[in-house]
Amino acid sequence: MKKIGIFCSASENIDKMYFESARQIGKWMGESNKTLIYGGANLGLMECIAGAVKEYGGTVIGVVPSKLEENGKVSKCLDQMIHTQNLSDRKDIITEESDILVALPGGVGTLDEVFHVIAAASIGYHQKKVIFYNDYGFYNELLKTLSTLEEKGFARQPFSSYYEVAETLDELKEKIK
Ligand SMILES: Nc1ncnc2c1ncn2[C@@H]1O[C@H](COP(=O)(O)O)[C@@H](O)[C@H]1O
Repeated sequence: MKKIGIFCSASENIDKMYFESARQIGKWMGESNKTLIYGGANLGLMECIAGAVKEYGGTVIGVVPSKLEENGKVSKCLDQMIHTQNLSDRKDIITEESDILVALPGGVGTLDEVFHVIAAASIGYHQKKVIFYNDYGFYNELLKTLSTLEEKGFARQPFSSYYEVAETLDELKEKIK
């Protein structure tokens, strides 16, 4: 798969180990000539992975809501910018433009994006999967909660239809290819 949608933290106040992991993923994407589709902000892990993709020869597409532009938070790493009105159409466009979606560690913005994609898949809008990159066990508790929902019958299909988990960069590479 070539076009990888990435959801990840816009925060600078997180442990540097997460930045190192984001950089490694971006380096691999650049070296393998992948295209990054993401929210286009110059913040946190978002800027880190975009910088690495660009540095190592990949393409960077930012899907940027007008509010982000007004606030001057647009990354200088973008090869292409897609303008959106708001966060909702940004999520739809990132989903449409990507072959697969990956969730790196993030906060409510990342979770909002992940659940938007999974919820849309669950009612048949698309068949794209999310991969949780479970760096340092970041998503363990969320994954446990999702398993509980499934066990109790709150999933229409097995959740494995909608998401997978990569524990390491090698596993992530294998799932994306
Ligand atoms: N204010 C924001 N700036 C950039 N990106 C944002 C913002 N709010 C949501 N996003 C999207 O969600 C995640 C980052 O949010 P976190 O709460 O830090 O996880 C990112 O994928 C953006 O596309």
